[in-house]
Amino acid sequence: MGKLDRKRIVLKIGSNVLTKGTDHISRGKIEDIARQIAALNNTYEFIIVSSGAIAAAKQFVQLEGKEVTVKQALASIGQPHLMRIYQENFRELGLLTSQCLLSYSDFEKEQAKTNIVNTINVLVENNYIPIINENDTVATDEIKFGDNDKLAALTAELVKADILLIATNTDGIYTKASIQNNEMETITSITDVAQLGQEIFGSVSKHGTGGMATKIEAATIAQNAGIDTWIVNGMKDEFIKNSVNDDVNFTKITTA
Ligand SMILES: Nc1ncnc2c1ncn2[C@@H]1O[C@H](COP(=O)(O)OP(=O)(O)O)[C@@H](O)[C@H]1O
Ligand SMILES: N[C@@H](CCC(=O)OP(=O)(O)O)C(=O)O
Repeated sequence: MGKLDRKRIVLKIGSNVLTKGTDHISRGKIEDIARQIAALNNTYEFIIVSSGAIAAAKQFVQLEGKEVTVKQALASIGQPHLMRIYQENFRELGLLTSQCLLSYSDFEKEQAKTNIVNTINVLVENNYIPIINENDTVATDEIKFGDNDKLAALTAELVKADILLIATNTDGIYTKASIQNNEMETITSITDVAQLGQEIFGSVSKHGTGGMATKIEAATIAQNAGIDTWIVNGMKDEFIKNSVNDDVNFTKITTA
């Protein structure tokens, strides 16, 4: 397969996956992601949407208070550390990385959208992997409501991705009944995204903010743009490779 035929994956990685549920960014997880991207590089091109700035900061500093402004300051402290960890681990495998900080309001302005897509395309053409996070200094949407799920979906739409792959800490979306019975059963494939809303059970995990609701919202945006969303367990090693090869249980939200 030639480079031009590669499928484009927007890969969203949340703080839970990046910390493997602990209090610090897991270099092992970032290495795992880098290894998989290096292995799949001929068939897929990757654009990453990564949370983890606040989690990275907490390794180095404790700031008083729980207000949004404190979280914004933490994100500002942690973002360069997060990018350093990505850069160090990806470089080891010959992968080049770059940083893009975006906010929702950017997706409402035609000129900004054109600038984003042009920049990302030049980066990808030159073998740089864009690593996107919300610009938490100017916007508080993700810190308050969300995980970067919706930002990832808007990015996937803008860059005409083939797949929006959301890495989380469950084997995709389970049926509500199976969670209640404690025998988790993954919904493997579904088109009716509205029906998924009824399967939400409980709220969020340790570092999470949006829970399954924001993932379903993201999948709706992606579906309307003709993009499949895969919700995959990023806590497990080789989760990208295994989902591409259909070797693990995960949820595929398909377009009609
Ligand atoms: N039907 C469901 N199937 C799986 N997880 C669900 C479901 N409903 C709610 N959840 C919750 O959503 C969480 C994942 O979202 P979140 O905590 O925001 O993590 P992330 O940081 O990966 O975005 C799960 O750990 C679980 O607590
Ligand atoms: N921009 C913030 C996002 C925080 C967030 O809640 O996202 P997530 O870890 O996806 O639930 C950060 O990088 O820490």
